[in-house]
Amino acid sequence: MAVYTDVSDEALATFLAGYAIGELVAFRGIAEGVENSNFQLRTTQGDFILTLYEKRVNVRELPWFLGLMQHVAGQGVSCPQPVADKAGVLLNTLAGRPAAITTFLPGVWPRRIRLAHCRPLGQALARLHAAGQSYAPVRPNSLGPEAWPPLFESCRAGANAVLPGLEAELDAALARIVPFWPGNGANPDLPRGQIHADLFPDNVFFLKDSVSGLIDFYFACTDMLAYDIAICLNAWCFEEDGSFNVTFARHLLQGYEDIRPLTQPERDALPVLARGAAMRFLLTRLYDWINTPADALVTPKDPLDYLKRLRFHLATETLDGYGV
Ligand SMILES: Nc1ncnc2c1ncn2[C@@H]1O[C@H](COP(=O)(O)OP(=O)(O)O)[C@@H](O)[C@H]1O
Ligand SMILES: N[C@@H](CCOP(=O)(O)O)C(=O)O
Repeated sequence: MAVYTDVSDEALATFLAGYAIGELVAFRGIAEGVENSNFQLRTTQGDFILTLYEKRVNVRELPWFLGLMQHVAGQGVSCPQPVADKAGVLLNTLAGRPAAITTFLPGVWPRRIRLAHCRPLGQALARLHAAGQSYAPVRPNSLGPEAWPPLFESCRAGANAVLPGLEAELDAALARIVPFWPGNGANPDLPRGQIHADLFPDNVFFLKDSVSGLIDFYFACTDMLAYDIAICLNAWCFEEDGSFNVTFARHLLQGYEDIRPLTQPERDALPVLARGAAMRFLLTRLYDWINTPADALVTPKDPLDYLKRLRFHLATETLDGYGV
């Protein structure tokens, strides 16, 4: 359950007095999510989301995230909109945490991914990339390839207890990914822009089979656009048994290319980008798996789901394997 910080009735009332969003009607913690504490807020003016930003979000970067959400919404992307208080301020403090109110998005995220989701997902991702092109502020990816070795070092000692041999397997995998990363050494860089960087199914809302909105921009950053596709290939195109669904991948890529055709260097880089994306989520999950106390309210996600994906990508050398 992702409510790390309790909010008392008194603190909430004082906080909401600063906003012109009507009278409070209902307030409840949202069980879903991993990173931040989220609450659904109903007032006489409608539904809102209250977010208290927790450990992985750097408060100095919040204006960048909120600014990106405002910017892409202005370009037609459906995403939560930060709501300003009576003084015009987007970010305040509640229960000792940085806090913001955003608009509530209709729709539900798909608990079971179907083929019909994949092309609209690809289109929504490409539209987000197009909308982000005119957002000038830069946020480097703090979970990019230079962050992986130190992140691994911070959990190396616990790796073999999660799976015997995992430590050596990850060392070998990093050596097969980082030197081949686009932009490293002589490898050509790829088109860059603002990417979501966590566009998992729980961050994409659908109404019927149409995307109704994208949420959770707090890993967004300025990076290679094709890396966002690689993240989606990992998050959307694997079956529960760990097998890769190449038809899902083909539809996702077709959807993306309906809006923005990939360059040949981007296509060629998909295998290494997919390996890197699997590594990134494997490492943050491994860190959380090892460091989350047994009595914590949140259930850490299984890092080994991403080891299966990583193994698939390391064994897949050709674009055929990705439906390209
Ligand atoms: N703007 C929104 N509109 C509607 N529901 C939302 C909105 N933002 C968050 N939620 C709900 O809160 C849940 C957790 O949000 P999320 O941003 O993914 O949290 P976290 O950053 O902690 O992972 C979502 O799955 C959704 O149910
Ligand atoms: N998508 C990440 C975890 C981040 O959770 P989110 O609820 O913020 O999407 C993962 O699956 O490891």
